[in-house]
Amino acid sequence: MHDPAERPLTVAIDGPAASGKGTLAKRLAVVLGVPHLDTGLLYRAVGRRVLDAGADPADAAAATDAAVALVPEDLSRADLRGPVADAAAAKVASVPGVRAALLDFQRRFAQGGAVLDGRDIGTVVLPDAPVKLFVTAGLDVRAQRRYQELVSRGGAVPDFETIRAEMAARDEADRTRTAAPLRPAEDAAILDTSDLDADGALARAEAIIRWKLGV
Ligand SMILES: Nc1ncnc2c1ncn2[C@@H]1O[C@H](COP(=O)(O)OP(=O)(O)OP(=O)(O)O)[C@@H](O)[C@H]1O
Ligand SMILES: Nc1ccn([C@@H]2O[C@H](COP(=O)(O)O)[C@@H](O)[C@H]2O)c(=O)n1
Repeated sequence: MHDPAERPLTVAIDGPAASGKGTLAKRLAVVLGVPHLDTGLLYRAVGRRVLDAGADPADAAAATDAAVALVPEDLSRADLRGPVADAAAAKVASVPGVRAALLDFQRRFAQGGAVLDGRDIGTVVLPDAPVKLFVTAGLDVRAQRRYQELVSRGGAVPDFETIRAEMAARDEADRTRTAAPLRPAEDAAILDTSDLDADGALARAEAIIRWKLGV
């Protein structure tokens, strides 16, 4: 669909938790022949660093220090998923110093073309990206996906209602924070995956990209 040797393509993907943006971003990156960055991992790793230091992820100074000290190896930690990491990530993400510390890395990653997914990619990180997608789905659908994901991983799984409530709370915090709140960029295409499987979402995204690029 796109020849990366001709022109590196940058795709900005945002959306709420478990909307399928990460799955889509990973697959689109393969199709487009560009690298993928799951920017949520950055916030998760910062949250973990703060917890390791015995501090509160809502403590702006501790969170900013952790973001400044972040190293690539932090992104490979095995404990970046799950309810504790979810909550810590959302707390550090509301700290402006944390967001500022992570901005350069994300922009440099995207320089030669890339797919980035997160909450503020189209609005703040890559406002000039030629393709912006806002991936969404109903809360029940998203909570059900996350529940199934946790069950298939094995181990202790919170009940569906707990997952749904925690997801709703995290979405609300992400939408209402002052620093880079979750919202679609004005020029983003909205992709609702409630009734689409991963293949359907990829096909719809490819169609949007063709239309945006006029190819
Ligand atoms: N279109 C889809 N239909 C059904 N399930 C999907 C779809 N896309 C992704 N999934 C599944 O839903 C779960 C959440 O998807 P994914 O991790 O891509 O979401 P996300 O938006 O990146 O979430 P988060 O922001 O919490 O990391 C995964 O188990 C994934 O396999
Ligand atoms: N660009 C981003 C990406 C993530 N966040 C915050 O991190 C939390 C975890 O993100 P996941 O995508 O891994 O679920 C998320 O709830 C946000 O608080 C962000 O602010 N900006």
